[in-house]
Amino acid sequence: MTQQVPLIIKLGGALLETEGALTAFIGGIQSFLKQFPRPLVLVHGGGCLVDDLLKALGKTSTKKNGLRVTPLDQIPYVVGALAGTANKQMMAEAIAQGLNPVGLSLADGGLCEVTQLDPELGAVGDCKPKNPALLKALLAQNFLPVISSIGITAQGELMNVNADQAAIALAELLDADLLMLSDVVGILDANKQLIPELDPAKTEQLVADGVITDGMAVKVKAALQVSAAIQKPIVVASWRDPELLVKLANGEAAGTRLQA
Ligand SMILES: Nc1ncnc2c1ncn2[C@@H]1O[C@H](COP(=O)(O)OP(=O)(O)O)[C@@H](O)[C@H]1O
Ligand SMILES: CC(=O)N[C@@H](CCC(=O)OP(=O)(O)O)C(=O)O
Repeated sequence: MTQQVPLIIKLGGALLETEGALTAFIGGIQSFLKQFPRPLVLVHGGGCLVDDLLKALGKTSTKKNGLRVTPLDQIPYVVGALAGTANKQMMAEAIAQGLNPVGLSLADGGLCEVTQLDPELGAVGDCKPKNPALLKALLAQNFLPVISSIGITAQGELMNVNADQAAIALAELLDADLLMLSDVVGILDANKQLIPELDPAKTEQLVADGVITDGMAVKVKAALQVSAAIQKPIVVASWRDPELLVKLANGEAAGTRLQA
């Protein structure tokens, strides 16, 4: 029997703070899986939850090239917001809609090797694929893995990994298809119009021109990196449309297709 290629969906954290969006999106997953059953993994961010928590604690937070500078005294709160609140809110909605989720981090079962990216960023991790055994076992049993972007180094240090970078490591780990969903319809040009397709040269130009910035610059770089590694196009689209998964499975165009 041939194994079906898993689908990894990366969900930006704003989904969790947008009224009704998570319920609608998990509903969309249900109808997608009914029509197109296949192994599915959710990887989620939660940057906005981190922002809210740090602000409530009276702490400031900055980003460098789209990555959050994470001082050692802030990593416990980042872990709480991402591996705790965000992960368990996703789990709760999946359970409420009858799915069978398993909440994980990048460290569980040695899924990813995480090392400190740059001492200037503090507890921010670089993430590489390591051991797919746990995910393969869960998918074979029809569980729905829901993975936060918290990692742990070989020395036992907690690390904050950008969730797009976590998603590409997991896509490489499973040789999976990857869909990156954010709060925008896809990558927009200087006139705020959707760009249907992007290659590395055009992407580099848009970043250099300041049209693709912040978190989206991190996302496109990650998407092109994994597209080159697994030789597949990566779609960047919006979680606002619960029908998106069915539309894409039916061959309809949506979002931006990045191909290395
Ligand atoms: N060219 C662009 N097209 C679309 N969004 C862009 C672009 N440049 C910057 N952005 C910003 O990137 C954001 C998405 O990145 P990010 O906030 O990191 O998403 P997520 O949390 O979903 O991973 C958008 O909300 C938008 O503000
Ligand atoms: C190092 C780094 O930047 N980590 C991110 C992790 C969460 C994330 O990526 O969330 P979104 O996908 O919702 O943006 C952060 O702390 O915001």
